[in-house]
Amino acid sequence: MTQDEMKQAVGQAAVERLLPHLDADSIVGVGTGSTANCFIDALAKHKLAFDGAVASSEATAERLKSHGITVYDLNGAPQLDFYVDGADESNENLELIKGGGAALTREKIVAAVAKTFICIADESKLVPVLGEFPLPVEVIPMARSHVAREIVRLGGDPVYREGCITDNGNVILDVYNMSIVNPKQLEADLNAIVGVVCNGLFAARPADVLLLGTPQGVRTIERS
Ligand SMILES: O=C(CO)[C@H](O)[C@H](O)COP(=O)(O)O
Repeated sequence: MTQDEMKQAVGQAAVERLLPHLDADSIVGVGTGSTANCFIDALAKHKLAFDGAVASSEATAERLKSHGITVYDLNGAPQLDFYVDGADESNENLELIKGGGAALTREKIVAAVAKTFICIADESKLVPVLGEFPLPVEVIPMARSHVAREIVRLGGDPVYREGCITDNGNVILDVYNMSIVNPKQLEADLNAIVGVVCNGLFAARPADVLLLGTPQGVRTIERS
C-alpha cells in the first residue's frame, strides 16, 4: 500500500466511525492537509447524512464547499461532536505535532471545542518521541525576532518559514532540535512567550483516537 492509499484508507475509516453517530443536525469539525482532504472526499459521499461542517482553514472550507457541504462559522455551531484531522507526528499517548500546513491555531481551536478528536495518519507519523518534525509556532509578525530569541533560550533552533502567512495574518517559526520529553510543559512554556499565538503541540488537548494507516490495514489506537 502506498502512503496515499494509507491516507485514503484512514479517511474512509474515519467516515465509517462517524456515520452511525451523525444525524440531520450534526456539524462535523474538519482539519487541514492531504489526509484531511481524503476524509473530506470520503465524507462528501454521505453529505445528506449530516448538516454541515466547521473548517479549520480557508483551504478546507473551499474543499468542503466544492463538494456542496455547508460550512459554518464555529461561533454559530451549537455543538461539535467530532473533529477529524491529520498530524505531522503522534506519540503513543496521542499527543501530536501539527501545523505543517500552517493551520495549527484554527485546528487547535476546533479540536478544543469538539467532544471527540479523531486523528488520521499514515504509519510514518507515529513516533516514540515527538520532535523530529520541526515544531511550528504561529507568531504575531512584529514579535518574530523576540519570540525566536526566547525559543533559543528554551533550547530550540527557530527557522522563519519564508513566504508563509497564516489564515490569521501571522507568520510561522519552525523549531528544530527541541527535545520534547514533556510535551504538555513545552506547550505551556511556548504559549507563555509574548507574541506567540499558538504552537503546534497538541498535548493539553491530545487526540482521543488515532486511526493509523499501515500496509496491513487501519490500526486503531484509543487514548487510555
Ligand atoms: O497540521 C496540519 C496542517 O496544519 C496537518 O494536519 C498536518 O500537516 C498533516 O498534513 P498531511 O495530512 O498533509 O500529512
